[in-house]
Amino acid sequence: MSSALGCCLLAIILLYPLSQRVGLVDIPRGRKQHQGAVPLIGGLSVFCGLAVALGLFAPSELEPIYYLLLAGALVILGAFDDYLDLSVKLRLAVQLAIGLGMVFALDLHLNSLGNIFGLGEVTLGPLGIPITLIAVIAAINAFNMTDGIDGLAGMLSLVSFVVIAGFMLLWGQQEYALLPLTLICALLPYLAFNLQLVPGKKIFMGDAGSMLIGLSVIWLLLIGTQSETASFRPVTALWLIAIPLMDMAAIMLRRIRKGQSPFQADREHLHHISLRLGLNSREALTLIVALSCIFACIGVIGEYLMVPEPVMLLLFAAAFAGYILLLQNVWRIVSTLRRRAAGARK
Ligand SMILES: CC(=O)N[C@H]1[C@@H](OP(=O)(O)OP(=O)(O)OC/C=C(\C)CC/C=C(\C)CC/C=C(/C)CC/C=C(\C)CC/C=C(/C)CC/C=C(/C)CC/C=C(/C)CC/C=C(\C)CC/C=C(\C)CC/C=C(\C)CCC=C(C)C)O[C@H](CO)[C@@H](O)[C@@H]1O
Ligand SMILES: O=c1ccn([C@@H]2O[C@H](COP(=O)(O)O)[C@@H](O)[C@H]2O)c(=O)[nH]1
Repeated sequence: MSSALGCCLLAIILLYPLSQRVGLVDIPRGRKQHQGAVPLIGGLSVFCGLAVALGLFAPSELEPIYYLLLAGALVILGAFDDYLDLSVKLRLAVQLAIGLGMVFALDLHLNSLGNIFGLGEVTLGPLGIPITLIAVIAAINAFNMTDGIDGLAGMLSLVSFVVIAGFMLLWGQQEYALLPLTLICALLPYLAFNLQLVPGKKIFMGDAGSMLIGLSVIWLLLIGTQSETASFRPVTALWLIAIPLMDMAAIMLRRIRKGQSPFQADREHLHHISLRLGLNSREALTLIVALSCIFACIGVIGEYLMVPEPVMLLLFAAAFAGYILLLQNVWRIVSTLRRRAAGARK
């Protein structure tokens, strides 16, 4: 694991000057409202850390080669997208091919949703394959959409990886825990630069990085819930990625309702709304990561206390409905609160 951290750090140091020379930088324009040209090397560096650590040290039963090949293909796609802005169709086609690779090369797919409706175990049969492909594409893009303010995609995935590692270590999947632990170690140097704990050398993960973490999260959720030795229940997976999942589903619904394409980029995600509410980037990061920790804790408590799966699903659906209502009425709520605060001051 220390090799993941060391190699990611080394890759950042080596790629930083190179990225500026070849123009792999994010230049502010339109909805990109950061300062200066920022190197898009976070994803490439995290992948270097993973490749060295898993390639050299992962036991063969973890089949690291398949993960590294599929994740590597996605990182290459992301790097080209960061450089050239690829079409949505091409991106979705490659993501679909990667999902097919997971299903057919590794037999890693959704088969059981657990006793999610309280009527016995729901098995998906042949439907499991298309649903897995949708879940893979959903997870990859959900994390991609969170990458809009410093630290957010990195911290949200860190929350998921920490909880998944905990489940695996505590509940019978110790041999798999190396994967989330390595991801955590590879993310730390990236976060230090992204959050400017290393002054003057800010980097972004780019689409290469955000898609890599989306793929890694769904990979681990499938291992954690669908293997013979599963360490947590499928419904708990929803709580571990609640914020990216809800933000993506809610924004797609809002775009469709407004008659727009659900794939059209904008500045209406939770982090953008938080900024418009007057929070600065760090405050928005803290608020959203805190929310994500609360959702993850609900998942952990539900798992620990073995709260029945239909209850956990209903609670998740209620949280999602609450999230949509809150976002729909956020300006009304804020202006009422501001009016009351002004009235109280008079
Ligand atoms: C476009 C955009 O927004 N851009 C952003 C972005 O800009 P950037 O520049 O980076 O990117 P681009 O603009 O260039 O655009 C890139 C985009 C594209 C290439 C295309 C865009 C693609 C999408 C929008 C993807 C969407 C495609 C889909 C196929 C997703 C649709 C599906 C869903 C929303 C539903 C979810 C699907 C599931 C199958 C559910 C489970 C999913 C998982 C991932 C769970 C994982 C695994 C398990 C083991 C769990 C098992 C599952 C269960 C137990 C649950 C079973 C479910 C049920 C029984 C049903 C009941 C469910 C409920 C009650 C809950 C339902 C609630 C929810 C789903 C929430 O970034 C910029 C910066 O931010 C930004 O500006 C820009 O706008
Ligand atoms: O760590 C980060 C990551 C991203 N941003 C800002 O968000 C946009 C996202 O760009 P996409 O091309 O839509 O992915 C990026 O240009 C930055 O302006 C950030 O500030 N910090």
